[in-house]
Amino acid sequence: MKGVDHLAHERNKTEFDVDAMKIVWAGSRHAFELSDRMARLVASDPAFQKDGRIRLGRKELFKNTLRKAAHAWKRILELHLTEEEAGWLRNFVDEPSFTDLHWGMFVPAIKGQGTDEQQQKWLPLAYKMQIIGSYAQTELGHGSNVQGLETTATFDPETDEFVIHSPTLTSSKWWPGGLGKVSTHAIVYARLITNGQEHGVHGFIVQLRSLDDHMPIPGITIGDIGMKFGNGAYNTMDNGVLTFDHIRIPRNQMLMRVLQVTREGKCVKSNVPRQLIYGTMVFVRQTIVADASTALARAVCIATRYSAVRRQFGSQDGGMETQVIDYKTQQSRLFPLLASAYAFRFVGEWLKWLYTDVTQRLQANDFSILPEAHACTAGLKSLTTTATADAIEECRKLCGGHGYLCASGLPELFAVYVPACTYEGDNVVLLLQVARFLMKTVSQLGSGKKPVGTTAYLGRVQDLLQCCCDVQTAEDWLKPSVVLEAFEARSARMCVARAQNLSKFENPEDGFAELSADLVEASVAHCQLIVVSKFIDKLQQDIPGKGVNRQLQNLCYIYALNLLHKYLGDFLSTGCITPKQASLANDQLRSLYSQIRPNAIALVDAFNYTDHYLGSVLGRYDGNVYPKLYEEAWKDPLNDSVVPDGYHEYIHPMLKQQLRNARL
Ligand SMILES: CCCCCCCCCCCCCCCCCCCCCCC/C=C/C(=O)SCCNC(=O)CCNC(=O)[C@H](O)C(C)(C)COP(=O)(O)OP(=O)(O)OC[C@H]1O[C@@H](n2cnc3c(N)ncnc32)[C@H](O)[C@@H]1OP(=O)(O)O
Ligand SMILES: Cc1cc2nc3c(=O)[nH]c(=O)nc-3n(C[C@H](O)[C@H](O)[C@H](O)COP(=O)(O)OP(=O)(O)OC[C@H]3O[C@@H](n4cnc5c(N)ncnc54)[C@H](O)[C@@H]3O)c2cc1C
Repeated sequence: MKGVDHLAHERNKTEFDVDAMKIVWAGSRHAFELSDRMARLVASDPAFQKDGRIRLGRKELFKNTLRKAAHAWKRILELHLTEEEAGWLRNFVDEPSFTDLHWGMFVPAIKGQGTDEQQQKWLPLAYKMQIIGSYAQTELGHGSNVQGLETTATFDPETDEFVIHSPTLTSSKWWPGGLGKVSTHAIVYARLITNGQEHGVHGFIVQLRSLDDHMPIPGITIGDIGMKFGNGAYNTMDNGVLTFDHIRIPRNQMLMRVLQVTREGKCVKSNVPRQLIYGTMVFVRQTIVADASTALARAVCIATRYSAVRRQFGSQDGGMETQVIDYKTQQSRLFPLLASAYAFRFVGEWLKWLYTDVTQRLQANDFSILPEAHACTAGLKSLTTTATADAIEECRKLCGGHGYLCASGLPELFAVYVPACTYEGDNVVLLLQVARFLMKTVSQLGSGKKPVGTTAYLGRVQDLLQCCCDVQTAEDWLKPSVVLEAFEARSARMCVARAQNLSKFENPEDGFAELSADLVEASVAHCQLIVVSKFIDKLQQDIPGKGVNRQLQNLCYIYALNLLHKYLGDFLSTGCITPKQASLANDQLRSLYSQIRPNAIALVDAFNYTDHYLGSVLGRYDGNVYPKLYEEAWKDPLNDSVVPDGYHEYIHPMLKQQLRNARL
């Protein structure tokens, strides 16, 4: 049987309506149609082809990205694409570029932190790309600790200007995307100083380059920070270094929604909380969660299709060998990742809803939900990006040796994805923020303050501390209430245990530092509970399509029971389940793998990824892996000549040398 026939055969086994699942995956029929249209538009445009990208040198690679960005912008204008359509287009072009920072951080920062006047002035320029913006927060010496930034913005009342200055080497801005070679402007985060007093870190709109000849404004030193991990990958982005030597900007270029500086240099606080200065990061963290499911689905799609094509062992009589997807070990590694892709999709959808809700409340001056929004975006960003980066690497291994070839698409996907664990907040630093939120919530339980939202279960902590799981058969693990209670009990017990340990310290900050590794574990448990509960919520919705709900149920239980198996120590040590019940969960998990198996190919087809987007010979829709892999090998520049460059200088003399030695 050929690879092509394998996948056709697999598709015949499908037990559910794939087209209906495509709509569930996309979020709505509208989103499906729109994303499908944009995917095809990009795939059919030769200007967006990606073949050979990994072989380009840095300069060529970067120029190629500039060309694609200009072409994308031209198409966006020609076709009058909406913001939503342009977002999908950017996704399928699949090349990090300065435009991400312009649209993803520069524009949102002005929207979130600028006054109405500032928005009116700057947004039209940014929307038309008459200026190109970056987000310059991180410095050479300070990234996670935003309050530790060193760049200064000192108000000069004589001229009604701020003087932006980099006082030390470590205060050099370092990392901002788009800054190195493209941006004309940036939101620069700096310590505000007026009348000799410091007022914390704020954002300032600073022009960096001339709009006529692109030369840096005098007093500004600017460039790229150098090659990053992997070929191609994130090297399409010009992450930059920037220093200021007493650069002057008008007073009205400080983003003043949170704090105003008057003509006299007086600081006037608005009713908006200081944390809104961090609002752009909350927005981007939310988008990163949705992107995690996209990247994970891509790796899983490649590994699943290839696992159905690849055969090893098991042929007794010269017949066909076993498809590797039929090995239980392959299933136990692959199917939880498939389930995670769906789980992250739904939690991403929910987080988008939460973010929209928070934005509306903020506009109505209701800031009560801000801590919850911060904890959810920080925690879920951390959980989903860590899991996705690990999963891409696991998918590479699931594809054996061929997974290590760039033609599999997995090395580049890993290289481009893995910094998501660091940017927009290091994942451990973010989990510590969640831990603070959880410990605060637990400490307030005694005062009668009822926890709400994702921590509402902590309001039932007494019950959860005592509850005993009543699973008696493997099938009992297929009840949403049973799974939810197990996850709630585990998380509640871990939080309470950490809070009790913290209370033993005289100084809570000392305790927090000492117990931080344990606290991070509690945060992970809490975030996993959120993902499980949002997946269960999804199952309660009326989902049309033959067999679709059944598949989602199977995936949901695979996601939850695999976590239970992986983190068994937590569940057993907090006493919410017994070893016997854990063993039953594992039995159920194996049964679920068997049920998913005939549907696996259709479940990845439901992602609706084009071959262009997947960029993988192993993950081709038609399964025609071997002929295409063979073809691909011959495209390598090393195969341009039969005898390689360097033969006459190095190989030939060596061979002759050996010959002489042999004669001696
Ligand atoms: C070629 C292709 C072309 C295509 C072209 C197409 C064009 C068109 C396209 C159109 C569509 C585009 C779509 C755009 C897509 C967007 C994609 C985006 C991609 C993004 C790329 C990423 C690049 C990376 C950027 C960055 O990394 S920016 C820098 C990020 N930095 C960080 O994250 C730093 C981390 N540190 C912190 O966040 C904080 O300092 C901290 C959380 C660690 C807190 O520190 P600290 O303890 O010091 O706390 P504070 O004293 O400051 O504050 C304490 C209290 O405040 C609360 N808190 C903290 N943070 C927040 C918050 N964010 N919100 C609310 N509250 C917050 C704390 O909890 C404390 O509260 P308490 O006092 O009650 O305890
Ligand atoms: C590809 C990429 C793109 C980026 N784009 C931008 C951009 O556009 N604009 C921008 O401003 N920045 C950008 N950044 C910077 C990014 O936001 C920071 O790198 C990130 O916030 C992490 O900060 P750091 O590098 O200072 O790490 P560090 O904080 O130095 O982390 C180093 C180690 O210390 C640990 N650590 C730090 N603090 C604590 C703590 N309190 N407790 C326990 N452990 C701790 C971390 O877990 C980590 O293991 C980008 C980074 C990358 C990699």
